[in-house]
Amino acid sequence: MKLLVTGRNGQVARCLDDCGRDAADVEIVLCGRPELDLLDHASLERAIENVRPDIVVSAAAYTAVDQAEDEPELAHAVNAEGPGALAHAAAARGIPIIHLSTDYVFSGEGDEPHSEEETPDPRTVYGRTKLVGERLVAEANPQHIILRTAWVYSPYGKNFVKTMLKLAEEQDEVRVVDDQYGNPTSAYDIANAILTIARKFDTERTLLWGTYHFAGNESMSWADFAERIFSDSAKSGGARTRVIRVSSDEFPTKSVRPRNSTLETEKIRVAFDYLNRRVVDDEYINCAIGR
Ligand SMILES: NC(=O)C1=CN([C@@H]2O[C@H](COP(=O)(O)OP(=O)(O)OC[C@H]3O[C@@H](n4cnc5c(N)ncnc54)[C@H](OP(=O)(O)O)[C@@H]3O)[C@@H](O)[C@H]2O)C=CC1
Ligand SMILES: Cc1cn([C@H]2C[C@H](O)[C@@H](COP(=O)(O)OP(=O)(O)O[C@H]3O[C@@H](C)C(=O)[C@@H](O)[C@H]3O)O2)c(=O)[nH]c1=O
Ligand SMILES: [Mg+2]
Repeated sequence: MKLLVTGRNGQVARCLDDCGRDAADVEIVLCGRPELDLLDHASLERAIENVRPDIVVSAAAYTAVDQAEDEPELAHAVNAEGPGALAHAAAARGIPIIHLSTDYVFSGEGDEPHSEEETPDPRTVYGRTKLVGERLVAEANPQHIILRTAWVYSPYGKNFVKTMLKLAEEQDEVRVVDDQYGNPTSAYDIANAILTIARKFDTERTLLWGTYHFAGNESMSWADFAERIFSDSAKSGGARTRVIRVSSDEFPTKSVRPRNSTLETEKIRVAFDYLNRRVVDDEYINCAIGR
């Protein structure tokens, strides 16, 4: 089966590409700028027409959370209008779409893990534009899976693991927020979840369409995650530094992140009999470090 994936350099896109190379039954076609630009809806049509995939994976997005506060129109065009048009182009050809979304669609209030039943209430430009994107994708294409994930890390692109390791090389200590909780998720686990969903569609020609949460199997604070990163890094002779735990108030950012970002992931386990995901083990961390 052939999957068209949007974005050429994204974390999830590149991990899917790696997984596809190892799988004889899967062909991954990454489509990115300039040929495929979410701001140019005709380019989305062309990409689908040229590739003729069995499934479209909508992984490209405007992911600079703080910067989005200053560029709400651009974030909306990339995260909402673009995926909506992509879903429409796929639907016109009877092709399903797997669209990636985020824990940041939730406000972060309350202490319970967020289930798919919960009404989202995003408080950031990034989160709001991603939520509109979910809606536009769902409205444009009945054959949709909205896959919400969180705190993605990988050997590719920008992510918290890489940021922490860079800071460890430069600083004797790093201040990290200890009051925002979520599930660090390897982009390889996401890639494998997407392939599981795609394979099920390939055999059954239908799926239980809708919204699913998929994330790493442990909830922790960013400070906890930083500690894990440094301890794994140190085990393989890499950089480590002291973590100073601070509150969100002590680490002000342009975009205020949810306090509780933990995702409940039972629905995908039941529907797809799949929940093979991990937190931050040596293998993934070392992989992200590049060792
Ligand atoms: N990163 C995270 O922690 C999380 C991500 N998600 C969601 O998962 C998905 C994948 O995230 P991730 O792999 O980390 O994303 P990345 O930030 O690693 O990559 C985003 C990709 O989007 C591409 N892109 C940006 N603007 C456009 C555009 N106008 N047209 C075409 N492509 C564009 C970028 O292209 P280029 O390489 O050319 O810049 C890049 O390849 C996204 O939908 C994201 O919202 C959900 C939860 C957490
Ligand atoms: C760099 C740094 C960040 N932080 C805090 C800021 C923030 O609250 C938290 C994470 O910061 P980051 O900027 O790395 O992560 P952020 O961009 O908020 O990550 C988010 O990206 C989008 C795309 C998503 O969809 C989310 O799931 C989530 O992964 O850590 C520190 O406390 N100390 C530091 O030195
Ligand atoms: Mg292959």
